Amino acid sequence: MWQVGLCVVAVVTILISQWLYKWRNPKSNGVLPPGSMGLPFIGETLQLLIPNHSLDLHPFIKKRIEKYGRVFSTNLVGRPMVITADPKLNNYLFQQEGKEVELWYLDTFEKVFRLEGEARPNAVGRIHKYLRGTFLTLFGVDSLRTKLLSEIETTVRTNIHRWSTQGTIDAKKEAANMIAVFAAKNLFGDDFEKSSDVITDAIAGFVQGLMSFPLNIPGTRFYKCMKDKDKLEKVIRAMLKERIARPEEKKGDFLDRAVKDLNTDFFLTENFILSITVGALFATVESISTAIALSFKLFAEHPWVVEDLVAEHDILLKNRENKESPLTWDEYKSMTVTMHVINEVLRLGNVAPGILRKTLKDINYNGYTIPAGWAIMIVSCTLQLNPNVFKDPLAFNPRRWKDIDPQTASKNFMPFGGGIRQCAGAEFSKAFFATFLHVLVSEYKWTKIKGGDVARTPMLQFQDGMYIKCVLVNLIRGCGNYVSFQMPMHGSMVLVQVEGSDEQYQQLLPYLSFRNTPRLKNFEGARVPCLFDHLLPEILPRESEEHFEGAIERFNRSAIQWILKELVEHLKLHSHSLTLVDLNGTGCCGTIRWIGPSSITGYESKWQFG
Ligand code: HEM
Repeated sequence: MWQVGLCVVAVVTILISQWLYKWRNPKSNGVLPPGSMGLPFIGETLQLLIPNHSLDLHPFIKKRIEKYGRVFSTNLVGRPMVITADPKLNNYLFQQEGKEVELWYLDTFEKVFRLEGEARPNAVGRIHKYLRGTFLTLFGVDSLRTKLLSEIETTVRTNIHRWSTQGTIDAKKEAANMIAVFAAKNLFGDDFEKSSDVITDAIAGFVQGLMSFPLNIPGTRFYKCMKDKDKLEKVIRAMLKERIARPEEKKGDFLDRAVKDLNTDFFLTENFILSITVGALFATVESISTAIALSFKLFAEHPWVVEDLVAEHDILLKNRENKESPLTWDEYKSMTVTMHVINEVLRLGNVAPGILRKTLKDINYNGYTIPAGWAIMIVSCTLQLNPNVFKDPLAFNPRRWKDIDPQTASKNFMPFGGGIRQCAGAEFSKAFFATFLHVLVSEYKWTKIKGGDVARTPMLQFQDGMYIKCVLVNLIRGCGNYVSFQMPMHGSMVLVQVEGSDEQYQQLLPYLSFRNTPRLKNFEGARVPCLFDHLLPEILPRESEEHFEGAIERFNRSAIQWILKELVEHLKLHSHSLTLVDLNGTGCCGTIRWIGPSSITGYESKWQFG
């Protein structure tokens, strides 16, 4: 009996060894690029999922490039794959869409987005052309110029203003909400304010779940991802049903078009429309919100970049004939510094860390063969971090773009991919980002409160969020009677609420806005724009550096007296209360409430620290 047992063990051992050999040495009609297939089933996935807390190339890729060269083999989430950081091969692959390669986004992704069946969006041809055309009509240059740019501006202004009234906010989450509502409106309806949390939470769940094994068992990341997707689909399916029932109610969004073409010779089915809509929402929300959150982190570390931006947007507004007119296409196109900032954020952010394809046939390159049916990950960000083109590549330096000519840029900077699948939302993303920066720097000040530590897994994420406080510095277009400034001694953010008529408030603006105020440079190590610069000479000569701390309260009192003086004497504002709220809790300023007398007699009026 024991002989039979021994034979079974021997056969099983031989089969396992053969299987292991095959796993490690996959079949190929030529020489495979060098590399390792890793462990059975999981390949080298775990190494790629280890968070990288820097903006540099993920060590998984960096180490293998050093070891094997720019083209290497691996196995990720159970798929044999070639990763290429070779610019020549990358460009070649971009041109081979539908011929030697086709779109592939992980087996997980395919299950989540149902990229299978009769109308696979990964195939190029009629359906791809149709979808691309539809996206470009909705989000492309013409739409931006005629309609979207001003809608973006309104959305951005409303959202940042809301942030400014909420104290500390997570910029990543709030930016995602803002974009989700905007994208949802253009994709499938206009009443998504209330469901924006469902959408953004579901999208955050996707991101966590996409790089996981497609095991639909409770407790797995993939399971949660599918549940999140179901939630989202439920919301959109309801919209779609409504639209199918009442096709005459046109909203000018993606669903309008899709319903028109439903079940026609475009083969659009309800499920296909759902998958595309969810996919588009994901593409829009995750990418732009990550870039915006990253910009807050980089701005906090490089305040001079914000000064460059402020200078550009000051000139833009100064040159505007009608101060109340919305941002125009020409103004957007004139934003050189802003575009440099956006390029630099995208260069370092590397929001789409790898572009995935599947080979349709064997591809021979440089003596190696990439077998048919293999996955390929095109990593173009190595170009974006190439020190020969981008000196000191990990430094955030938007000014470097002044010296980079368009030809060098097009060859070495591909955040939106290349070839016929190049991002259909590229211009929209840049316009959204630029408009966001325009409103932000010309009307608000912000401070980083906490978070901002990046983790690539390999998608760029902010593990502890990116928390900021945002305050309005200019009242523009009736956002409310608030104005904010930073107390110069300690950087405390202060919000001033002025009660009075709009007319009176308009009078105040030139006095209470940063824009018209000289800036205080490098004070206490920080560049704090200061409303009260002219008070400094009064205070500083009397206080030595060492006794500076003690001067703070006196300084604040003087500052407040100055405001009161301006309000009451100079602007002839009487009997208005003024509330100064310490927004970032440094406690130095507290809350001051002052009820002005009908005419001021010195500065011993009733005011107190709350
Ligand atoms: C910072 C923002 C964004 C980045 C970095 C980005 C990046 C990319 C990349 C690298 C691709 C190529 C994918 C491939 O070849 O497989 C792509 C494709 C695409 N993107 Fe974006 N994207 C962004 C924003 C958007 C937005 C806002 C939209 C929608 C309005 C969008 C819609 C699309 C679509 C529809 C495609 C597929 C194009 C095709 O297959 O022809 N993207 N994107």
